[in-house]
Amino acid sequence: MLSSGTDASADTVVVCNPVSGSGDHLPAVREAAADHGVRVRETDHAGHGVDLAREAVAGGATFVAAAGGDGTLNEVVRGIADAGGLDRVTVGVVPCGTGNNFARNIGINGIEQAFEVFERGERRRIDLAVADDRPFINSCVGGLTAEASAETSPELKRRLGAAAYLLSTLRTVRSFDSIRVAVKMYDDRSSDPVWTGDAVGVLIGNGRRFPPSGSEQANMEDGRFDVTLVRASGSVGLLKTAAAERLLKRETAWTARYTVSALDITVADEEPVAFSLDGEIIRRRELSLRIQPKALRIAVGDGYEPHPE
Ligand SMILES: Nc1ncnc2c1ncn2[C@@H]1O[C@H](COP(=O)(O)OP(=O)(O)OP(=O)(O)O)[C@@H](O)[C@H]1O
Repeated sequence: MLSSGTDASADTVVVCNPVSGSGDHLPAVREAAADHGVRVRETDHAGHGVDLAREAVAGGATFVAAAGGDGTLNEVVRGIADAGGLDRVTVGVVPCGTGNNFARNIGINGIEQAFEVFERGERRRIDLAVADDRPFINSCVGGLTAEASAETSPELKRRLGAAAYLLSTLRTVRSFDSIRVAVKMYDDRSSDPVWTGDAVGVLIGNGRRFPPSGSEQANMEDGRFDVTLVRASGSVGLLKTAAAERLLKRETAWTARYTVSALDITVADEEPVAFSLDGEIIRRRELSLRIQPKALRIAVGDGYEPHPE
C-alpha cells in the first residue's frame, strides 16, 4: 500500500463519456461529482478523452478519472501519458461502460462507491502495457474477438451488454481461419524468446486474464502479461468449435496459457489484422508488446486483490 488518498478534491477531474454503456449515467456522475466537489468534463466525440485528460494534467490536476468503460479509461491514460503526467497523477475509474471489466478487477462496482474510493481508497502502482508506442491497461486481443468487437454495433452493445461481443463473434466466426500470426514470447531473464509458434488468436491480459472459468483479474503488479493463445492447428470446423467453447468459458484443447514479460507478433498475411487495445481497434501487421512495471498509480476498491493467484 502506498498511502490513503487525499488528492481527490479541487485537483480532481472526471472525464465522462456520456455514450458509453447504456448511455444513461451522466446525471448520476454529475450528481456524485457535485457531492464530492470534483469537476466533470464530458467527451463529445471518440478520442476526445485523450485531449481532456491531457488538458487536465496540463492544468495541474493530480487525480484524473475515467467515467465510462475500458475504452474511455484507455483514452484517459493516453492523455495523461501524452502530458508526461504518469509519475504525478493518480488514475480513477467510474464504472459506466458495457462490460466494466477493469473496474471490477480493481474492486470498483458502482458510481457512488467509485467517488468514495477517490477520497479514501488505497493507491497502488500497477503495470502499464504498451503495444508499439500505444498504452493499454486491461487487454490486447488479436484475431477473432478483435474483429468481432470492431463489428459490434453500439446499438447491439446497448441492448445486450457484454453478451453482444459473444453474439457478433459467433456471427463473424467464418473469418477465423484467415488470421494467422507468428508469436515470440520473452521472459525477463533472457533476450531470446522463450516460446515461438503460430496462433490464430491471441488474448493478452495486463489487468485481466482469460481463464476458462474463475476470476478474470490478473496480477497487475508482476510486470508480466497473461497470454492465452488459440493454437494454429486443426480444421476450420474444429477452430469454430474451439472459438465457441473458449467464449463459453470451457477448457479446450486448442488454447494454451502463458505468463511472459514481452511479445512480438507478426501477421502472416499481407493484410493487417485488427487488434483491440482495451476495446479500441488498431490494425497492424506487426505489434510489439512490452510492460512498464508499476508505471500507473491508481485508486482501488477494497475488493482489489494484489496477488490474485
Ligand atoms: N461523446 C462521444 N460520442 C461518441 N463516442 C464517444 C464519445 N466519447 C467517447 N466515445 C467513444 O466511445 C467508445 C466506447 O467507450 P467505452 O469503451 O468507454 O464504453 P463501452 O464500450 O460501453 O464499455 P466497455 O469498454 O466496458 O465494454 C470509445 O471508443 C470512445 O472513443
